Amino acid sequence: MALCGAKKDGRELKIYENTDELSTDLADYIAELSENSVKERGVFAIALSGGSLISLICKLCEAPYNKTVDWAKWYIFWADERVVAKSHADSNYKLAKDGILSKVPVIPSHVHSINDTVSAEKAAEDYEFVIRQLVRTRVINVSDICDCPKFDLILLGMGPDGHVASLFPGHSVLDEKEQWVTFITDSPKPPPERITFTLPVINSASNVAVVVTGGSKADAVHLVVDDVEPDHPSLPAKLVQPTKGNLVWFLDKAAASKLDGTKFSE
Ligand SMILES: O=C(O)[C@H](O)[C@@H](O)[C@H](O)[C@H](O)COP(=O)(O)O
Repeated sequence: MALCGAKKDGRELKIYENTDELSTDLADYIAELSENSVKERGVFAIALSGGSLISLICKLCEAPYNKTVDWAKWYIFWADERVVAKSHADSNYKLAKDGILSKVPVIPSHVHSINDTVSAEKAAEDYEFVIRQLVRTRVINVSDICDCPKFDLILLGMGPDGHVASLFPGHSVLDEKEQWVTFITDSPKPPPERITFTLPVINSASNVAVVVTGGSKADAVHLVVDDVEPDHPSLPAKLVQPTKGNLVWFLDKAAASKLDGTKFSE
């Protein structure tokens, strides 16, 4: 159970004693969104990130979720991907495949990983093309205020520098308004070449969850959530503000330790 479930500037904050409690609730949250989306639209379009997020959603492979989730209705995407071979240790696809996707009955053709045989620029272009086709057939819903895809859920991690997906502080791709998927070749976090959803796509989702654990992220969590130094160039995580969707931050106690006035009471 969350120690605290405060709402702040449109963000719901869920803070947990430890990562085990966080991942139990996170699995529940994802399973419930999947059920609602399958009921409403017949499918569930979810975008994953890399990093520690994957180990934090691994409970989905266990009972009851392995049996109760309607895995055949899942369509899986990546909010960002490192431009390396799918078999490479740095691949977010490989991370998710080894950690989850190979353990549950998802349909292989519903797993939309990037083209790993081309340049970062071409991989981003190809990925956007795939997403456009699936928006046309409404496997991915469409935003009612712009032409952006409306993913049922986008799961993000956050780095200690406040980056989300492969949107890094001060990078020009933060200003991208037209493209849905773009690329970078200068990621400060290795490997350097990546593709990433742009902010308009992230902010058009029905649900966005930012999952952050560990004391090394506590400063960034404080800067973003407590809205410190509003005139300071924005941290990417602060720019995650779904226009009409829901935003939930899942934090463990260590990541939440520098938040202003957080009372840890159940
Ligand atoms: O591919 C990536 O590198 C990511 O998608 C990235 O945005 C990640 O989610 C954060 O860097 C947090 O990673 P950790 O949770 O491992 O710190």
